[in-house]
Amino acid sequence: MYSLWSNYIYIHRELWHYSKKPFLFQALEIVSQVLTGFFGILLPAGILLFLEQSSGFSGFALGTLVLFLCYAVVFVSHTFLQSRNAWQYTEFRTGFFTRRLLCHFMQIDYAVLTEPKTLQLAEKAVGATCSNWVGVEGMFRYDVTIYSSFLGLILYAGLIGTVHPAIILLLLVLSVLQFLSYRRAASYEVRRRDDLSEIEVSQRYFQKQSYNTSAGKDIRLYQLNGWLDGVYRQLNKRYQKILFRIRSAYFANDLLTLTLQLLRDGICYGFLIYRLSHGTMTVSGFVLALGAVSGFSSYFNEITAALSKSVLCLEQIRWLREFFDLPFPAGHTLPFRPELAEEKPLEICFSHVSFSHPGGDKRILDDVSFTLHAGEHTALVGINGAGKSTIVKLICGLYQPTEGNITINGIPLGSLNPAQYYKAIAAVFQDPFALSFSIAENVSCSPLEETDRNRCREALIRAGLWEKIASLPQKEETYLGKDMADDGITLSGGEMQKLIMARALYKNCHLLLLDEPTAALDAISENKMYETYSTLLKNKTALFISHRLASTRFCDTILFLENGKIKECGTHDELIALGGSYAHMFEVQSQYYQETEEDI
Ligand SMILES: Nc1ncnc2c1ncn2[C@@H]1O[C@H](COP(=O)(O)OP(=O)(O)OP(=O)(O)O)[C@@H](O)[C@H]1O
Repeated sequence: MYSLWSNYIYIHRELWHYSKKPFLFQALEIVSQVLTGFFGILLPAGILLFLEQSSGFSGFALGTLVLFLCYAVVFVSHTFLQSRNAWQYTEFRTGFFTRRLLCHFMQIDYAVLTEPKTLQLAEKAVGATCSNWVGVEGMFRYDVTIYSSFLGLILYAGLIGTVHPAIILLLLVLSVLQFLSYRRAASYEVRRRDDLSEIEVSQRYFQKQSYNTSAGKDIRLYQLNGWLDGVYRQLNKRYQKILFRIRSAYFANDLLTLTLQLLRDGICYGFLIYRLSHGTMTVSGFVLALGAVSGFSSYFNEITAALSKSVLCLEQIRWLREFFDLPFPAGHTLPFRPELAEEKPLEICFSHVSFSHPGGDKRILDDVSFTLHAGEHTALVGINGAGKSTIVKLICGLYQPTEGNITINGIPLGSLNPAQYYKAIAAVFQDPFALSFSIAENVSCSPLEETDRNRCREALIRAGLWEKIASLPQKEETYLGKDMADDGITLSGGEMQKLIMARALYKNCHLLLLDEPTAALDAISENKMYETYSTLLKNKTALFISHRLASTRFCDTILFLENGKIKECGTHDELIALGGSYAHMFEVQSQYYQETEEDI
């Protein structure tokens, strides 16, 4: 989709917008690099020239001293610019692109985020910003080599041309052959780069799983280590095989390059020696021309290598651009709608909503219509995989319906700015998520200085977690996990769920979505939690998903979902009287609880 040239323009334009200084310092580094190389060959030739001119010791000493001083100034400037610029490129990579990647990743549309190819693309894009000599930073570093080698080639070709113009022609022909050979090897590498990247993505996945502490239990218990190691070795074998082929292509190129270099140097040196031995050239001129030939040769090697490496960098920049093209949620640029900001509970209406995952032909939801009335509590029940969490994600605007409409207080969900909508809703998902920050920050979802401490404590009390937090020396300022603080604590699964509920209570918004929020709670905590919710959420709209049907007695309406369709809808008593799937499920659960109570 993006050509190499457009990637080149893109990355330089981004740097230009970020800062203009690097361009000036890069130009200075290029000039200083050429001058450093030039003084390297000028010094011996200059000393010989001063000797040849026999202008006395003082003339010789003064000339040599001036030459050395110039060389020292150029060399020191070059060393300074080299390290200054290296820091500058790293700063641009980490301070701009790495941050932009992170921010983009956290904002792209959720449905796009969950597509497998997104993660692969993200891995590749991260690869373009992960070290000094690849992608973004590599491009600028190779820029210096390419431009300084190019200038050096012109300078040395000019010097050689003063000896005999035919030598330039010879150098050009041999260099073009050398370049074509290098390009053949390099384009083979570019062709295989996608294969290598795919293996790298899989390898990184296995590495992450090996270091993943939450996978640690299963890895040990089911002794997955041998299997994972075997898969990693297989991947590595495939990787090495491709690398071997790439190296072989470069080796063939190296052999041809060596032959061409020998030919070039042999002819040039032979010609120069001939001129020297016939007295048509001074010794100093001979040394200068000799240096220019070998300088030309090494610049040519550098430029061909840098060109092919920069092509790889540009390919990686393409991945970065493709990643940045992944869209934000539709509507993120829409203006805020004042009517939604009013202090009133929300009414959610699903009208003939169907949903399939992108690329999937299965309808997860099929022509679903229902209303979550403002201020009412609704329970959504159904067997595993019925589509309950999908409904929650649709209400959250994380997925868009494939067909049908969802309205919030009569406003189409698609016409709302997600940032505004998210201020009005709170959700507790099945898999609790908390950051390695303080407990208070995890409850308020904002920095400590912006957290309302009283509200935070109140939410923790309501969620049934305060007793535990109050017993900690730093109370709600205690950190979770050890990533950010050595004395951070670990919460149990149930405690974590209570923490997430405290977060939803702290937000105090008009719509609460609870996707199995009590699955990890003990029976007493679960009962207490539902009682808390039914009091706290009075006059607020709430949707509960729970497999424990005892919890549905707190709700005004129950929706029974089966195979992506609302099969039954009514109050608990109405559905029991109906004697359908809900009544059957309730009966099975009641029997189980009765039997358990009798056993006790
Ligand atoms: N990203 C995805 N891509 C494709 N299919 C998916 C994806 N996520 C979920 N599904 C499928 O969608 C169906 C409904 O999933 P959903 O999580 O909504 O069910 P659920 O009723 O909440 O189940 P449970 O009670 O087990 O939580 C399942 O069959 C699941 O396999």
